[in-house]
Amino acid sequence: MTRHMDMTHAGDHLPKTSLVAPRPMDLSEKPLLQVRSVSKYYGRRIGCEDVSFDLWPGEVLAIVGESGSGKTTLLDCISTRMTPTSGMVNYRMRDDTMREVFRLSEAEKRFLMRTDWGFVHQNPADGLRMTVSAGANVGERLMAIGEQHYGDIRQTASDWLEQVEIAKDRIDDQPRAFSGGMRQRLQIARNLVTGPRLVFMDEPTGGLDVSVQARLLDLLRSLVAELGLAAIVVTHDLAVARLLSHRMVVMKEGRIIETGLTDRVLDDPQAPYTQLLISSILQV
Ligand SMILES: Nc1ncnc2c1ncn2[C@@H]1O[C@H](COP(=O)(O)OP(=O)(O)OP(=O)(O)O)[C@@H](O)[C@H]1O
Repeated sequence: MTRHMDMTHAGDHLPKTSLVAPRPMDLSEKPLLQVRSVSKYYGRRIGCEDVSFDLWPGEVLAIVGESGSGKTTLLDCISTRMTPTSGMVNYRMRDDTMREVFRLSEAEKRFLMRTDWGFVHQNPADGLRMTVSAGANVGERLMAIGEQHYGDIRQTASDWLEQVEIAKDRIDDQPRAFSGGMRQRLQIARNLVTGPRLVFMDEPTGGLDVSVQARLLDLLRSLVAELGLAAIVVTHDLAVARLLSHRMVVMKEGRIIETGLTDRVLDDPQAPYTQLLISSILQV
């Protein structure tokens, strides 16, 4: 994914103001995720360095920055797809205990991956099985957590296809017969069917036509709000950050150089680098 920051322009089809109002933060609530001093080095090259932040239940955090700034490395480290060189990631499990994710047993990690976490890849083919039906792609996640009744699984899969605006009569079609936008919506359904509390998204609208991006963003925004999902969204597109996220982290050369409520960062950037990034990309 080497791409420069651009504003070509999912947001052009949508209002220019943030539609996800910053959630009134309940300070008595406990963080869902704590990232502490996470660093990843590829040999002597910095992937990300000394990154720390908290994520709250129901909060959407965007990680932005130019190509090579370390966004994907950080996302992969937090989601355990990659092991950081140093640092700690703690997650609040469903039983309310805070656990260090790299110390979980394989079974616990699998449980997280299959139920409580979702991962939406930029390329739907990385998150779908392209040669099984759309219904099976969704149903499979249910079977993985013990659902056995075929009729129930098919019904739930069908309901989810409807939720992501895929016609029910496409349930037996394989995703390779779907358009890019449909595939991405199917990937979202597959991730959300188990009721996760945290979804990682890596450039979820990247590689799609502008009008398709706008529709997908709209869908993502309403699903995240309706389901009260927490999400970490990596994007090079500030319009996506504006539309989806409550809070933003700006990265440069592997480090966080600015963080704050999305509207504040975009409307009143403090760090000179963020100012440059926003002014060079123009109006968000
Ligand atoms: N597998 C790897 N081996 C060596 N260096 C890597 C590897 N993956 C990433 N890097 C380096 O780590 C740094 C951060 O890369 P990363 O892909 O995380 O950035 P990014 O912000 O996600 O970029 P993009 O938007 O282009 O995907 C870059 O200098 C990159 O060259």
